[in-house]
Amino acid sequence: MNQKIEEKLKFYAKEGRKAVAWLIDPDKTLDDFSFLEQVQKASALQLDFIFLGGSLISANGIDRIIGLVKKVNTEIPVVLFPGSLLQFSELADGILFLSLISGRNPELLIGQHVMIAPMLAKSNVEVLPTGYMLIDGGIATSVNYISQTIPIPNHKPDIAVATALAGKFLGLQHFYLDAGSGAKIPVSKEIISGIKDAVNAPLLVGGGLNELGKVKTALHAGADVVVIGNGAEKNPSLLTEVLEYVNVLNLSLNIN
Ligand SMILES: CC(C)=CCC/C(C)=C/CC/C(C)=C/CC/C(C)=C/COP(=O)(O)OP(=O)(O)O
Ligand SMILES: O=P(O)(O)OC[C@@H](O)CO
Ligand SMILES: [Mg+2]
Repeated sequence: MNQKIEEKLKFYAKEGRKAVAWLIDPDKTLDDFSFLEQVQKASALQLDFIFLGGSLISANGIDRIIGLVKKVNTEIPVVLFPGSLLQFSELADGILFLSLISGRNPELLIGQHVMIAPMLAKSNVEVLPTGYMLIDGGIATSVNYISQTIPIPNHKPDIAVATALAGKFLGLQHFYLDAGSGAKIPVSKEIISGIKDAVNAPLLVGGGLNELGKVKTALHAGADVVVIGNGAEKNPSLLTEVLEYVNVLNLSLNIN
């Protein structure tokens, strides 16, 4: 089984190297030329991952976007971050096989997974078993509504840690803490550090990271990968700023 992305994530978590994922919403890309320019710029600044997905996408343009990315860069892994099993593509390098462990919606805990497992078994797409935890970001988000689940309160690290530990004991290998796209308040540093200490596994953090200061807080609290979506859509220079900051940080740790 293909394990390149998992190895990379485990190496980052072990060495303390920080990584950046750019979340692209397939419904919201620019014209092809500007998009490719953005990809090239980000890859020159050592972008680590491209994530692709959304809570709800109106046209499945995923294959097309992966094709475009691969035309200019075959190094950056393209990882599916699916809102549902409809968002699958054989062309992706990996898939976050998300189980929404903060919620109690069986379809998103195990249901959709059963439906797509045979197809994944036949593909070359690397499967990344991921405990997906929705944390209250101070505003109702698309993921809240679409998943029909209640997020974990952002000021209750004990509940978040217990949830992540349960995921770890079930064998999940990665954890994604999400305040939801466009969150007003990102995942608290207490939740990030509490979970990092408890599970000792690669930690992805996203939702509302729309300023460098918020990204720094998440990284210093223990995030291994920060995910930037809306922030980059609204202000493309944010991605550049974050990548430059992370490069310097990794250099200072001598682990670039
Ligand atoms: C295992 C497979 C293949 C499917 C199930 C996947 C699960 C459990 C999904 C959890 C619930 C869910 C709807 C997640 C969506 C996460 C996501 C890609 C969010 C991106 O942001 P949007 O919520 O689309 O933000 P905007 O509203 O800003 O576009
Ligand atoms: O769009 P933003 O707020 O950056 O959030 C990214 C991602 O974590 C949402 O699921
Ligand atoms: Mg979206």
